[in-house]
Amino acid sequence: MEDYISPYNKKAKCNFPKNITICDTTLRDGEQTPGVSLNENEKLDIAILLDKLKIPQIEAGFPPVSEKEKKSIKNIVNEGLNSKTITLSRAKKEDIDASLECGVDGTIIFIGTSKIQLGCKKLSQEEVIIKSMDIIDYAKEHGLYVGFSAEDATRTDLNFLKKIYSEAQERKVDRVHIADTVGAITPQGMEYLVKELRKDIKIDINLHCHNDFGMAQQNAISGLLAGANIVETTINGIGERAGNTPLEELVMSLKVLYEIDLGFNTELIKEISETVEMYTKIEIPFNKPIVGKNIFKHESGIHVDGVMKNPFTYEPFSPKIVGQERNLVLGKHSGSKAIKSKLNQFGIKIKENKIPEILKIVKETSENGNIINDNIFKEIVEKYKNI
Ligand SMILES: CC(=O)SCCNC(=O)CCNC(=O)[C@H](O)C(C)(C)COP(=O)(O)OP(=O)(O)OC[C@H]1O[C@@H](n2cnc3c(N)ncnc32)[C@H](O)[C@@H]1OP(=O)(O)O
Ligand SMILES: O=C(O)CCC(=O)C(=O)O
Repeated sequence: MEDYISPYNKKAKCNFPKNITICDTTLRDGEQTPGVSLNENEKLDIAILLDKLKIPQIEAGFPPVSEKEKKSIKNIVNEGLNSKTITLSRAKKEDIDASLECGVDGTIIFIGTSKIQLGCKKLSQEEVIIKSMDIIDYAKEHGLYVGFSAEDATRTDLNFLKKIYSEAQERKVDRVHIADTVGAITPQGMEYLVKELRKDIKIDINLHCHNDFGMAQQNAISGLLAGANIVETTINGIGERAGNTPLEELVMSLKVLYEIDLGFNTELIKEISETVEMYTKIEIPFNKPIVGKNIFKHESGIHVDGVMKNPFTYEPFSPKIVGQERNLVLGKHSGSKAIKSKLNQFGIKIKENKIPEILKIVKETSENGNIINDNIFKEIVEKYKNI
């Protein structure tokens, strides 16, 4: 792997924690994408694929949403997956009861802690502490794995944040969440915040990063380097507004760029990405890192020539690793090697001196706004076959 990535990565000191893990929230925050509503079967299919991928924790849903939501969560629990199942809960006993009814392993209790959230909910800092600690105790007494999420943590007063997380730690929560609810922190801000919190917080720290400024993945990596050890992700990065840290981008950046292999079956990534695309009807952008249709597609002649000689000239890792395939296409930017390769692919014999003419037609066809698929290419070369 290391020949294909920059040697300078290793020169930079990267002290990741040893126990990094992923909790995938495609079925909860991902489903909160406006317009998305996954049915029971769809949720189960996605959960099964996440399990096959070996994702350790699946946030299966938010039980108070509806009876159908509860049923979907129960179905996932009943499937007996290896992945642990968790839910989201408000600081309300009825939400904990709903999670218990679903039979999940754990729940994340969230409550707004920033000034803007407190003002909107008309709660003081003390009231928020009392309310959340009561519910944490209740959930723990009932045997749940419990996470405590300070919603809007990244815009919350640091002393208050330390106080509420410390209280939660004393109540024996299993982890605290730094929720960057509106994607308002920078990677440097995240580093500072995690380091500050690590002075007091010794349990797992989970990062829930939103992508409003395209920083979700960087913020997650920065938080891990500063001492957090769990990241919440979604397939294709779906979720509220600009979405969450994309599972595929984080896992592959850790695996390829930082050489931290979390042991996932990454060759299933493309399949799960397409499944989520199909069920949510949220189309994957063609240039979406890792899973986009263009990620291993090459048209430019110099690139096609290079890739045919050695794929790593223009690819940082092999498409197979994520279940993708390499695709060489023809167009305005093609060169003669691409034409020859296509002719070889179809077993068509053409005289060498005709290649420049064919290339010229390919370029003109593309410049006239046409996609050159295999059939159009075969039509173009037809008349040269017997010359
Ligand atoms: C940052 C996040 O992603 S948080 C998760 C967001 N996800 C969702 O909202 C999931 C979909 N939501 C729903 O189906 C509905 O909103 C429900 C079923 C959860 C609640 O519906 P309703 O009871 O009708 O309440 P509604 O949505 O109108 O308002 C939210 C209520 O929850 C309260 N609330 C919000 N967060 C919390 C919390 N962490 N703990 C306790 N109460 C909370 C609000 O103050 C408000 O209460 P109010 O009615 O006393 O003013
Ligand atoms: O931290 C979490 O897992 C829940 C909070 C959340 O979804 C958010 O603040 O965006």
